[in-house]
Formats: sequence, structure tokens, C-alpha cells
Amino acid sequence: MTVSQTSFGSHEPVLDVQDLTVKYIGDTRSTTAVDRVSFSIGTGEVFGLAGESGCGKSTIANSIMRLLKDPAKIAGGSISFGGRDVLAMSPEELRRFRWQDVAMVFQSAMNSLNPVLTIGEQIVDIFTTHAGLSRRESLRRAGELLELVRIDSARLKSYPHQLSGGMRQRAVIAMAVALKPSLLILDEPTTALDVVVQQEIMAQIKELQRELGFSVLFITHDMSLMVELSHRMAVMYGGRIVETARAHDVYTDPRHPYTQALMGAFPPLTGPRVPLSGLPDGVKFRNIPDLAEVAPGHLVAPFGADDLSIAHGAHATGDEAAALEGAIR
Ligand SMILES: Nc1ncnc2c1ncn2[C@@H]1O[C@H](COP(=O)(O)OP(=O)(O)OP(=O)(O)O)[C@@H](O)[C@H]1O
Repeated sequence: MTVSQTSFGSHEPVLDVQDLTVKYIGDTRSTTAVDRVSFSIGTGEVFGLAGESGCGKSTIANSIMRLLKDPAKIAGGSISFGGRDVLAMSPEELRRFRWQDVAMVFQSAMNSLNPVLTIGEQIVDIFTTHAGLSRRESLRRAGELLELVRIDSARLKSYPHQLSGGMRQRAVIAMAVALKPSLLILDEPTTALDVVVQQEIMAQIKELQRELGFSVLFITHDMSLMVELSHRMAVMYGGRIVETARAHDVYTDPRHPYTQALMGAFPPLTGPRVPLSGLPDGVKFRNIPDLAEVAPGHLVAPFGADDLSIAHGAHATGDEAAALEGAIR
């Protein structure tokens, strides 16, 4: 297995998130689930968002898709897609944005397929509804799409329960890329699958990404998968980004103490087996904070405000440094 560190075509940001703050408003108190988070994703870039359960990753993804529901409220910041203000989009703009510009594969997406419709009917529906294609043309495209994720097009006639979990998840990924979005958001896309199928799906995503050239926001708590797939990544802790860097640099030289602890909890991608340290059971990182318990204005991480966020700009040179600086901020 090799650590992925390919360069990507252009540094032009597809997605630019600046100072995003999201709160869940309760009757008596509110939770700041995402706290002044900034990052941007370049054309064809795979950007990872890592961090343990509850640190705010899905809230960021749902903010980008404008899928947040009460009691969640965007309390500040901006989200820009190809220069357009996502937070100001009308319902009609959002409808197009969601399928044609950005698509998302959720954690349990394979279970979200409609059980009473065949896979073919569900894919055809995307083409007829969102691209205005004829049924005949949609069916042809649906077959091609399944073949793209290495599922025999004869499976168009299958119902979801007739496919394995891995096949269902690949079908969902195929549906997500049906309209060739510029950005694919993958929120723990393989969590429910066994390790072998997980590897197959990740390889499939990598291949699709190279072939179709879309950008990816890849969300996972699994640092090994993240480093393997991502060009750059951000590590989150308690609603904040604590470190942003090229994925390879995070792998070889994690700077932030929390990132170091997180990296130590996962097996290395290459080389001899080493004992895993796990997250220290001492004062630091003993528990991921319950963000609902954090008083407003208090730091959730056990470090000072100044060292909360670390960027690896110093690692990069030339164009990369400029791009990183622009992206990290
Ligand atoms: N509906 C809700 N109401 C109140 N608070 C919520 C709600 N959903 C999430 N939160 C809070 O927001 C924080 C971030 O949740 P989020 O689901 O974004 O984290 P995550 O990193 O994606 O975790 P996971 O991987 O488990 O989905 C949680 O710690 C929780 O305190």
C-alpha cells in the first residue's frame, strides 16, 4: 500500500469555507458544534476531515449541503462554491446545486435506497428528474454508470435487498456521481462495511476520482484511510480545526499533540507492526468533550488558544506554500 500524495490539477478553490460557526440551539443552552472553521478545496483535490465522533464533521457536511435542520443554526461565516454564496441560494438554485454541483454519500447511504424500486428505476429517476433525459437514454446511462463501479448492468433489474452491502454502497456512489458533480462529499462512506469491502470501495472511489476529476471532501475518523485517499487534510477536535496540512505531512510529521495522539491510535500504512498507543488515558484527550457541556467562550482543547490551530505551511515550497496558505488561513 502506498501513501497517496499525488498533486492535483489546479489550486482554484471549488469550495471555500470561512469561519463557519454552527450552533444547536437548545431551550436552556446552545452547543457550538462547529467553531470558526475555515478550509478550501481545490479543483480535483481530495480534502480529508478527520476527528473522532462528535467533533462536528457531519455538521460541516450538512452545512455545505444546506441540509441542517432545527435546532441547528449557522451562526457565522461563509460557504462559497465556485464563487457562489451557498448560504444565499434560493430553493431552486439549491435543487440544482445538490445534484449537479455537489453530491453527498452519507454514512448509511446503502440503507437509504428505496427497497421497493429496482436499482435501475432509482438511477433512471435521477437522469429523468434532474437532467431531463428521456427514459430510454436514462436507462442506457444507468447501465453505463453501474459498469463504471464494476456492477454488471444486468443488476439494473435487481432490488436493493438482492445486492450485497458493498454492491449497494457502490450503487449509491454511482448515483452520487451520475450528474458529474464537481464536488463529492463522502461522510464515513465505508463505516458499515467489513475491512476487505472497505478497501475495495476506497480503491473504487480513487479510480472514479481520477477518471472523472471531481473534488472530494472525505470525512472519516479512520486516519489510515484518510491519509491514503487525501491530498490535504484537516484534523478536528471539539468543533475546531486544530491542524491542516498535506496528508503525507500529517502522516510523517503530525504537529499538533492531538493529531499525534490520533495518529498513534491507528496502525501504520507501511513498514513493520508497531504497538498502538491509543488516545492517552491521562489528562489530555481522556474524553472527547461533549460539546453541549462546553461553556460559551471556553476552549475545549487542553491547549492554549495560540497553539490550538497548527498549519504546515513551512513544509511546502513555492506554489504549494502559496496554495496552502490561501487554503489554510
Ligand atoms: N440534533 C442535535 N441537537 C443537539 N446537538 C447536536 C445535534 N446533532 C449534533 N449535535 C452536537 O454537535 C456535535 C457535533 O456532531 P456531529 O454529528 O457533527 O459530529 P461528527 O464528528 O460528525 O460525529 P459522528 O462521526 O459521530 O457523526 C455533537 O457533539 C453534538 O453535541
